Amino acid sequence: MPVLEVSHLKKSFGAVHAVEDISFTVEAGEIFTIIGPNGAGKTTTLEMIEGLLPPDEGDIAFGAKKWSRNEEAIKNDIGVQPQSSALFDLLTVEENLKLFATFYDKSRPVADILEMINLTEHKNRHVKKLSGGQKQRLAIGLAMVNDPDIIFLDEPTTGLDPQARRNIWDIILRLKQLGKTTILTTHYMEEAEKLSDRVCIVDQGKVVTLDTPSALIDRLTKEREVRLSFLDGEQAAIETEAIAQRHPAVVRTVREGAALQIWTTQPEDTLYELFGYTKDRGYRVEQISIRELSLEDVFIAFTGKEWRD
Ligand SMILES: Nc1ncnc2c1ncn2[C@@H]1O[C@H](COP(=O)(O)OP(=O)(O)OP(=O)(O)O)[C@@H](O)[C@H]1O
Repeated sequence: MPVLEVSHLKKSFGAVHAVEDISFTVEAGEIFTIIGPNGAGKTTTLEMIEGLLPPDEGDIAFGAKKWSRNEEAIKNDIGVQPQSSALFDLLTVEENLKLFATFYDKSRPVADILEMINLTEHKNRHVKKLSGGQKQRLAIGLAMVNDPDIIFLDEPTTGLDPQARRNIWDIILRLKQLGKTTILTTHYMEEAEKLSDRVCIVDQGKVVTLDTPSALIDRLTKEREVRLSFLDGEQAAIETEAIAQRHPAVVRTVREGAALQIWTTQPEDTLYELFGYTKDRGYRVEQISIRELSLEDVFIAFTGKEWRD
């Protein structure tokens, strides 16, 4: 049984249809990521699932529990990362955690949470003295105080530098090791690709597609872009391009001077044949690269929109 089942959610704000029709299920222990362009309806969807916003239509079930009849039980099962602005600036890290723990019947030991969010050393520091990354780690810690099985993180790494983002990835992966389920939204493709078991692409209030990152990439195409450049100048590239074009797996080619780009569904096989030719002719290859498709390519293909970053 899924730990969360969302069926046909809808929410409008006046004339704005923020969420038109969103359905998905989340399995226990997975990292489930919702990505989509600005205004796609990600935050509105999360807020309805978290019980902060009533849906106009649709159902939300945590296992057998629905918000309408199990509000207290659901609140104990889930953890919601507060906005950084909800942290108490004049309290220390530890005091914030202890205060939030008083809101719940059960709690995870504060020392344990400090360790998980790597703030043990800074537990006596006031929130206003923390860096952006430390504040975000504390916000994630606050989502853990009731030791929930399901944790919601809405853009936990936005605005952080690469190292601070990686520190947050470590926490998310540790939560997974503990068997927790994480529902994440992010602006960063790389993050969705690295962390997620499944990715749900949302656009204009609807689910565009949902699958594992690798299945999404595979489903789109098996093509890879191979780049070659030659030390022996343009003639080597012209001849090699002609050979490549005869290969059945090659979809198209582009040549600029001594540099050649080849799109092929069988990169190894194509390169093997081309290297046979260049070796026979004594042409020296200066650089070779094979570019994998990324989740960003998938996003653009499915939504027709450029990624904002
Ligand atoms: N309280 C509100 N009142 C009016 N309109 C709202 C409200 N909340 C959201 N909206 C609108 O609903 C749409 C979806 O917003 P939402 O914040 O859910 O998108 P998002 O995918 O989270 O975007 P972002 O990536 O920019 O955070 C947007 O057009 C937004 O302006």
